[in-house]
Amino acid sequence: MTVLIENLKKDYRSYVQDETTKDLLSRSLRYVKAGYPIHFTGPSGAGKTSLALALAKKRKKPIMLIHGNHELNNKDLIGDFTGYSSKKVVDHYVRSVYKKDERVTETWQDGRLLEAVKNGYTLIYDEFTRSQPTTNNIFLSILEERILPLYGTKLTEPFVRVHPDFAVIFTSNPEEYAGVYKTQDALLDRLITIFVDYKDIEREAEVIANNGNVKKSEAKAITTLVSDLRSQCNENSGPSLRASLMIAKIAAESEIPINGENPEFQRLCMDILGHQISQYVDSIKSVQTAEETILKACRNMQVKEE
Ligand SMILES: Nc1ncnc2c1ncn2[C@@H]1O[C@H](COP(=O)(O)OP(=O)(O)OP(=O)(O)O)[C@@H](O)[C@H]1O
Repeated sequence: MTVLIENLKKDYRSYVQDETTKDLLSRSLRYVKAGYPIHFTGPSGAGKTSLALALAKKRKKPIMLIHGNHELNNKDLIGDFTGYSSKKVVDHYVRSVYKKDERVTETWQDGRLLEAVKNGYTLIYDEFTRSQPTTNNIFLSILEERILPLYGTKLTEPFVRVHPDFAVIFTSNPEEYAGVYKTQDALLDRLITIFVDYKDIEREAEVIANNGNVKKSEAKAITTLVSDLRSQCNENSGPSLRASLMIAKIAAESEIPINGENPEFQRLCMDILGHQISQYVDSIKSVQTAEETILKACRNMQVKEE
């Protein structure tokens, strides 16, 4: 019974807060409370979205999440007319009188941004640079004049005032990432941008030990292996904490020993890390070379009991 409870606790994907993360969270909360929008930028898998969610939770207001996308447009953000509703009353109460009253009205559905702005939610705009810069222009007046212009809609009001409790947290990947647009300077100028880098081995191991169902010593061995391979890739790329979590969770679930000499563990690492490493290997036989690199890293791996 105790084991079951322990497992349940470990299965729960809790947010791990070490000293650096706590400090970052409290600084960010201070800026948000002062009315400034925060922007977390950094490599994929560094923990920006999790950090944004943890920060949003601290505000204790409803959270609205929007994902940046090339096709996101004003209709998604502000809202749109979704159809018609009609009402017809035929009055034949007095035999000689026939009265017909018919009304057709358009039905309006608020977009996510409008809903968040009107009600004072905390908006997380995840990977906002994946949306076209023209779509993001709407944030200029929200952040500066505190109004949401309703342009492009047939609504009678020209704008909506931003609720005093409304706050927004942006996240993005660096500009050199595929599928990312360059952000307009005017928008960047309105944000407090904080770079979120990969955590060091110890901090990553803390997350893996908490959420990956493995012992601390095993977690550290996995994060050391992944970070060693990451250092052989380009700057700000390569396998992230996500890959370490995958290795830990699958190994725990499938009862594969965390041991660099074990063929099943080696295969697992090659499957999870192979493709990413192969992209940075300078060789024609890139997949084969990547697998050899991973095998070598596995053999060097040490699980040191603490
Ligand atoms: N402090 C933490 N505690 C627990 N899990 C974490 C923590 N930081 C990151 N993670 C986990 O690491 C993984 C990657 O984190 P996240 O999705 O926040 O990264 P990201 O920087 O937003 O990545 P991307 O740019 O690819 O969207 C997730 O599975 C997340 O749950």
